[in-house]
Amino acid sequence: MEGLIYLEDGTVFKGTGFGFKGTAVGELVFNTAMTGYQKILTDPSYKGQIINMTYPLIGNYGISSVDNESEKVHAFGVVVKDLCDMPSNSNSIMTIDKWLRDMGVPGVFGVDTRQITKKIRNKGTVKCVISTEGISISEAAEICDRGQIRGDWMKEAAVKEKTVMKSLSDSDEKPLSVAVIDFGVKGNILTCLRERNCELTLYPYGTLAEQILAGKPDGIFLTNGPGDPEKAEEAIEEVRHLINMSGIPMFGICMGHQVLAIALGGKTYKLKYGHRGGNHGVFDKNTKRSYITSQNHGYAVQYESIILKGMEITHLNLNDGTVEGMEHRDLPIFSVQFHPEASPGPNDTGYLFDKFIAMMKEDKNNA
Ligand SMILES: NC(=O)CC[C@H](N)C(=O)O
Repeated sequence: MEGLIYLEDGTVFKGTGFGFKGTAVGELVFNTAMTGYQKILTDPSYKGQIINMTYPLIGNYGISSVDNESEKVHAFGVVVKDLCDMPSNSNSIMTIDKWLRDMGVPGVFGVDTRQITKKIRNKGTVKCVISTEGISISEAAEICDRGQIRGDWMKEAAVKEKTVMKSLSDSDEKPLSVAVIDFGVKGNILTCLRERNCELTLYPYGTLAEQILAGKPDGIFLTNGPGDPEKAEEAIEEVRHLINMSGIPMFGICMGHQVLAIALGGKTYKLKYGHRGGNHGVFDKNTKRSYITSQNHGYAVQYESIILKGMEITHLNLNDGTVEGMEHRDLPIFSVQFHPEASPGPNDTGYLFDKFIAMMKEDKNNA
């Protein structure tokens, strides 16, 4: 199959198509993780995006039945340098080519992914067309022109119905009950909470604060998710009510962190090309330690906008100084921009889930 990448500024990359025979429009971003392509492609936060992988060999350990972050591939396309069609891994059940064909997602290999990355670094993320069905450059230009980059994907990525998930712990203690405000959660976030003896209730996008509090949760968790946090207006409103009404512990990751910031009166902005990969250095001001973190975000919380709203900045990105975490000075509320659940990436910041558990226990004891 022919493989075509067309950028909105007219730049064309020709390679070979794999996966699904089709055409998609999305925002072209790059991910620097050296492993974890299956987890990345099934992370719902990539909905609407075409991922250019900087690691040059993709597909070499195949696709397994245990490495999914959700049930489907959310990215709209994937661009790789060398594609491996003969995976070596005892867990592998199929090649990435077959998987993407089944999942309806086009891929292109054999293009200069370094050049694409440099382009994004210089110009910022761009609108792009990926095609494996032999369309012409002028057709691609037209499709690109017509294509819309949406910001409200979180409304579609969240669960459609209230969903309860049992604790996975064999502890004798009664599980903590956590209300999960869903924006398109990664599976391993849920596992990290369930393994720490939490019973979860996932709520669809826009569920009213009253309904969530009627379930008498011990804590509220705000998930990751795709799109522009400012487009999550309904959820921001309900989170604002939850902060004012409940006083119970809250923890947010990525989109959850951004929504929390806006609900508190802060602002977010779009980064030039975002942070996506498995080795982003973050400084924790509380522990005075640096951690290597897994990241996937295109927006960030504006520093000045949030310190005036009762929040303390707890984490900073070591590459560009952007806000990576915050904590309320008086209320049991904290959040991080990076991914303590890893998947893929280092597990070094898993202690943040323990912190949330400790907060909920303390709050319960004081009640
Ligand atoms: N992983 C996420 O939750 C990403 C949040 C948001 N969509 C962003 O790109 O910044």
